[in-house]
Amino acid sequence: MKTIVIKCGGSIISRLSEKFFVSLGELRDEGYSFVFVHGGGPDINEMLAKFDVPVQFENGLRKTTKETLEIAELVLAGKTNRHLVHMLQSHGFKAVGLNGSDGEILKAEHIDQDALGEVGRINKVNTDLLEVLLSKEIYPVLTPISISQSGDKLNVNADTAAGAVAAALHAELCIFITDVDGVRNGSCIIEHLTEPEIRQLIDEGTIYGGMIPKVNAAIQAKQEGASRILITSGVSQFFSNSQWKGTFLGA
Ligand SMILES: Nc1ncnc2c1ncn2[C@@H]1O[C@H](COP(=O)(O)OP(=O)(O)O)[C@@H](O)[C@H]1O
Ligand SMILES: CC(=O)N[C@@H](CCC(=O)OP(=O)(O)O)C(=O)O
Repeated sequence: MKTIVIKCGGSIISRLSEKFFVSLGELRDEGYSFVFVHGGGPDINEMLAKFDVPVQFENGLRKTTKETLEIAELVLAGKTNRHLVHMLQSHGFKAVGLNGSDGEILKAEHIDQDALGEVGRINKVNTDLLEVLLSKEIYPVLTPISISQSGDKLNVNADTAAGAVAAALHAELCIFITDVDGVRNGSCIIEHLTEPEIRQLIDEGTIYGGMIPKVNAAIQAKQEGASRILITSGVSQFFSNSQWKGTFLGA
């Protein structure tokens, strides 16, 4: 099975272009299956503001109290997931939405409970359920909310979750769809990046904020089993006539 893991950033879901769905159709016709993992950072921020809960990030990761986690899950599973599944279905793709914790698909452990609260890193992806759905040409759409060994929910950055899913499935490609055309250095999009180059760009501050978990997830996915990684835009470019545009890791 040729699988592409597609991470849709919260910054982009409501703005996904028609070209994006046309490109997905072309890839499906070429024999690819898809697993989607989505974020929803802006939607979560909006809801936290409504509940007067402060928003705090550290290196692109949300500091997550139990209350923040409850609101994040409510938004991701109840709103963003529904929205993306509906958009896919409206464009003729069979899609099923799941919380990452459902069926223990995404298992995680705390990163640093004192510093970040209920934030996790994935330590296992249960691919069985994903593979059953894919074998029936149904595309799973996952939130990044994960479950710990002791049965607690954890907030996992969606880039990290997508990278872990891509590695576990040995995906041919993991695409991070975001609101920029790729990783920029000044006004230029960098077409290819290696791990040392990424480390340097983070150190010098060229890569910052939400791009940090994205490139770290990209490195990890590449190291742990995904063949190729692409960071690209869901608004303007994505893929057309077999021409990929954006920033690649790997050949
Ligand atoms: N070097 C960089 N190149 C491009 N974007 C960058 C870079 N460094 C930081 N960013 C920021 O990362 C953002 C994408 O991350 P994020 O907002 O978390 O998106 P998403 O919701 O798609 O995960 C861009 O909109 C941009 O503001
Ligand atoms: C721990 C952590 O930061 N979790 C993220 C999960 C959603 C996400 O990653 O959304 P984007 O892809 O839109 O950034 C959060 O709470 O915002």
